[in-house]
Amino acid sequence: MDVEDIRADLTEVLITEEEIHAKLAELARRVEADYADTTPLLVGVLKGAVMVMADFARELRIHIDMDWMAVSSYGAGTESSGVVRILKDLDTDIAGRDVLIVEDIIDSGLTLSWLLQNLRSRGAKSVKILALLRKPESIKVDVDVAYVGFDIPPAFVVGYGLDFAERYRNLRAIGVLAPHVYE
Ligand SMILES: O=P(O)(O)OC[C@H]1O[C@H](OP(=O)(O)OP(=O)(O)O)[C@H](O)[C@@H]1O
Ligand code: HPA
Ligand SMILES: [Mg+2]
Repeated sequence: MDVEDIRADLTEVLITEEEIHAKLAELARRVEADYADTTPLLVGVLKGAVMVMADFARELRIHIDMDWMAVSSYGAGTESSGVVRILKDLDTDIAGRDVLIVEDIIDSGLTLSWLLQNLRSRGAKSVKILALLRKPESIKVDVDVAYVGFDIPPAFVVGYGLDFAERYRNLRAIGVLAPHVYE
């Protein structure tokens, strides 16, 4: 039987697996230096950030703690409402902790802007953001992102954790989905 290769659904690969890993290594060196005197708590935002978290955490040569949150801001629509609900909260008390939020993408910025406020209000010592991707032309609210992997155009992208209707998260590279897939 012929196996259907889901990579054929991309019109373009924007960022290869090798480029992702090189960038994560580069960011890891900066994070190691910035957190040399503390044990940061990395907070991965489910589900999109699973791949970034898994690979970035393994690049780090310092002690870290890891926790996860799941939030929803898109509801039934395709545009972020800005009203964020917590679907799974942290297991960790973050009062006095140095928190590093790990995200796959900052698109409108609404999810991260809300999350930043929420985690700061719990008395964390510091809260910073690492995002693999950012779409500068789509940003609606300014969010201070300490560590950015790549600035990309405002196209809908999938792969490496990013989904379209829950699919394509398992692609190794990040690419643009062919219009025939969703039209
Ligand atoms: O900057 P924004 O416009 O708020 O968009 C970015 C957020 O949207 C995606 O998550 P989504 O809510 O689709 O959930 P998922 O991670 O489970 O795919 C992505 O993983 C970010 O968390
Ligand atoms: O471009 C995107 N792709 C997948 N999920 C997303 N969530 C926000 N932006 C995107
Ligand atoms: Mg998504």
